[in-house]
Amino acid sequence: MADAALDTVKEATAVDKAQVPTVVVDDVHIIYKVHGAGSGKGSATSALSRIITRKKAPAIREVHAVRGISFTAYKGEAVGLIGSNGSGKSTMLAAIAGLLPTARGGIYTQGQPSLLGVNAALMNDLTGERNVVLGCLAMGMSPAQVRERYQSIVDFSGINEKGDFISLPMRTYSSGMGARLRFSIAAAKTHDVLLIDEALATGDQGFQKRSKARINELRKEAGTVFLVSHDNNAIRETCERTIWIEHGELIMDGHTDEVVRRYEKGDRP
Ligand SMILES: Nc1ncnc2c1ncn2[C@@H]1O[C@H](COP(=O)(O)OP(=O)(O)OP(=O)(O)O)[C@@H](O)[C@H]1O
Repeated sequence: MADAALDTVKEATAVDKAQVPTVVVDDVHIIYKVHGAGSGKGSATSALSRIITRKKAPAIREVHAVRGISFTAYKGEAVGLIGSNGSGKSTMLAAIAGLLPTARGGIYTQGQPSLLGVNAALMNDLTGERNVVLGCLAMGMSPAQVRERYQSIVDFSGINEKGDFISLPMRTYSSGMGARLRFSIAAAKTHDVLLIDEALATGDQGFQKRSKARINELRKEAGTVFLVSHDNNAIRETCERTIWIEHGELIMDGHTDEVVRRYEKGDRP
């Protein structure tokens, strides 16, 4: 762990010994590199034609999505991430999950972070049933644990409320049904750090209520929960702490009520 990050951990521990840091984000910068952005030509044929004609490759453009963000999250916390479209919330979450490299700075996590996005990988051609089994095995459950939890996952998802949909391929599900199943699979396991990207917004009211309750349970059971959402009420009900990001920079980090109130008013500190 880098010295600066270790100092942050020590400082945090000194402030309150009961608080265990689970995620330390230390002056993080994330830059996407977009190839072929100059000409709009990025195909294999255009690459071949460039080799033959010895023309230069089109420019690479950079998008500086996260610009020097730092914070520490603790065990048992649910942290909301808010900000306007394109402000860098999903990028920040993917970086905490270890899916994106940092251009500068570092991210240190205790335990394994799991990213639960609406695009979390399940297989569309397989039935819901097969996806539950594969998803649970992929999260490290034993076959016996999968058998034991299978029914509660299906019940939680509510997929079978209107008929036997769990035995149909996932491609036949509505986007909300798919998102519900993804959430239900991921929420069946206790996570060290659970990262949720807009997953709550996709279900109907009944499911949203159940998922909020489950997030609260997950918080109590173990680690830290991060929630990215444009639904400020979901953030208010689920998170006691909120981080406001704009243009890749941290605008405010504090009590949810105060941060969301100022975000709604556009009242930047
Ligand atoms: N794969 C990518 N390649 C290049 N640029 C990207 C990529 N993904 C995101 N970006 C850019 O990074 C910036 C931050 O995007 P990000 O998706 O993190 O924002 P967000 O706050 O989650 O937005 P939203 O609320 O709309 O979901 C935007 O300018 C976006 O265009």
